[in-house]
Amino acid sequence: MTAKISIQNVHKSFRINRNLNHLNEASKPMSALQDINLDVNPGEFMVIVGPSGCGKSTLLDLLAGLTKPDSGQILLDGKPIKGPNLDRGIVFQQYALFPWKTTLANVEFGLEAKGVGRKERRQIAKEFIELVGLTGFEHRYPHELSGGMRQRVAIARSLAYDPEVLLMDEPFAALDAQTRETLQSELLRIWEATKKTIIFITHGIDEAVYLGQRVAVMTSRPGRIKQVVEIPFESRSTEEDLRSEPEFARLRHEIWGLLKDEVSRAQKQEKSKSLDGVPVGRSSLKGVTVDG
Ligand SMILES: Nc1ncnc2c1ncn2[C@@H]1O[C@H](COP(=O)(O)OP(=O)(O)OP(=O)(O)O)[C@@H](O)[C@H]1O
Repeated sequence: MTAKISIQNVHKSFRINRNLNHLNEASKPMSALQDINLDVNPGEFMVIVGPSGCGKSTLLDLLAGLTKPDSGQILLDGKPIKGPNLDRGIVFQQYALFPWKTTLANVEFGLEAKGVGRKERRQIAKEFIELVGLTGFEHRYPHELSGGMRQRVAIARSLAYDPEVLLMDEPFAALDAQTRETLQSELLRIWEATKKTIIFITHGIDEAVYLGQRVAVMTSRPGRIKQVVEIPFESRSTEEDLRSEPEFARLRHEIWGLLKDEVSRAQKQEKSKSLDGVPVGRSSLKGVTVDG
């Protein structure tokens, strides 16, 4: 089978200015991702989990085409990713909705960019609003919606223009626990209905085991793929709660076993970075979360 996404020998580093004793040393490269290799199958739900600062968002930016690897390449359907494109939909942690547009207009946005005519646009947008359970809220503005509803709009907007792959960067991290669990099962239902390939980034081990068909565990910085764990649940949208099954606990334990040393190493790195006067950048001290 040809991979939908093939990440091949990807390296990425950043230049950082070390500011010691008020003297600017020459900027030094800091390796963020090292030799990343990962194939994602068509229609697969792949989760990437790793400690804070290990390069998860850097990897997602590369997949989105927002940045380029220093070496290696990422292929989508066998062709190198050269920049952002509507063949990839992205859902971020923060709701990237236009505050001045209604639900309908937000969902129509990507379709407009794709050149879909007005009538068809409206019809497709309504279908996806229904798919994410927001019928009746078409004319509301983002500030009139809850956090969970806004993420539903973001998901509908990304899916409406029919991307090949949906990239999700901690999309439920800012939501309360109950809303998060509801949206996790809704996402599985949507995934089964649309058969999209999904790459989902998270800190949460429970979220990873619940959502992923496979979970790629990353090391602390420089981020590498430590191991890819198969999650062999047959039906993921079952009404029974997977989380209470013994197999769920076993997998959660297995992933935590792979992650715990990486988390403590990442925390030490963060500490020495701030002592060195090096800005911590986008990452923070938040670790990996195990719910419950
Ligand atoms: N534009 C940038 N310039 C310099 N350093 C960067 C830049 N983006 C990321 N980094 C650094 O690269 C490393 C990886 O960052 P990244 O945000 O990808 O990690 P992460 O795993 O997504 O972290 P978190 O889980 O905390 O969001 C971090 O050390 C970060 O400080």
